[in-house]
Amino acid sequence: MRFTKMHGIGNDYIYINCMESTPDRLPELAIEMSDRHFGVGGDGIVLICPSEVADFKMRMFNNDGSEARMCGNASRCIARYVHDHGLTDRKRISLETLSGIKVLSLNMSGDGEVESVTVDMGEPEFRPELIPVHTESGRMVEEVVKTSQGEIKVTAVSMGNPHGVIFVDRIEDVDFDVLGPELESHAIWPDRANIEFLEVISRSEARMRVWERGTGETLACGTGACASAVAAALTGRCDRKVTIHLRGGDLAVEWGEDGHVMMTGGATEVFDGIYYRQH
Ligand SMILES: N[C@H](CCC[C@H](N)C(=O)O)C(=O)O
Repeated sequence: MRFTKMHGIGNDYIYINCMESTPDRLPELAIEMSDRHFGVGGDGIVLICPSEVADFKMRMFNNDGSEARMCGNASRCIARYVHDHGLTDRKRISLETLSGIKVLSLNMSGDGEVESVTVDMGEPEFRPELIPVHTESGRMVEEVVKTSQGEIKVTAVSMGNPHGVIFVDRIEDVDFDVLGPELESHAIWPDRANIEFLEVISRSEARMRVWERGTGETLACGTGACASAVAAALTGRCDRKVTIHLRGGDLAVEWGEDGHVMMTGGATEVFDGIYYRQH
């Protein structure tokens, strides 16, 4: 099975061109291929499929085999892939996802190379029943959640997938390896959640460390950066246009006056290969 290894600022997935056919048993394939010793190695797999309602369709599986409704970094990588592999000559590409159609814009350099990709991530969702999150209030903004490390204030946002944003003074002081998995599977989340710890630097800058649902720590999370930027603006900590510094690089996020969140960042193709399925 041919595959292409790509990353969006360090959030590395295995991309499979499914324009002609799609493998079976996808959760098992995601687990097997993502293994960094017995497989290719990655945070998960991403399928590039035909669509009847958009230019292409994305399906994305975390490395625990769970399928996600949206993936920001993978959306940028798909835009680069379909351009560089000649699947389209468009510079604005529509992508069908489980959380609706997203519009990807290729930002080209002078010599015709893809320099970065801007994704219109759509509007954030705060209604608890649609995130989903269990809370008595109409919105979960800095609500106290009980954990083994004491009471933590969580802001819940969906960018097509669920996120819990926690504002911290210093990321270094967070007991990340305990709080990450504990909050990912906390009882407040019917479908688990991606957990972001955000250290605000200024009104236009913040640092983020992320524990992803179904994967654990990743070097970057596109939907998480958007959820964090929205939470920071919503709570008055940042302006609506911010740079998010992640362990794998930076993302530029703008929550526009039209309500749409625009995310811009890199997308890198690392290698192509042939995978011999183990099971
Ligand atoms: N773990 C996420 C999917 C990947 C999201 C992240 N890698 C991104 O770039 O948005 C979830 O289960 O909702």
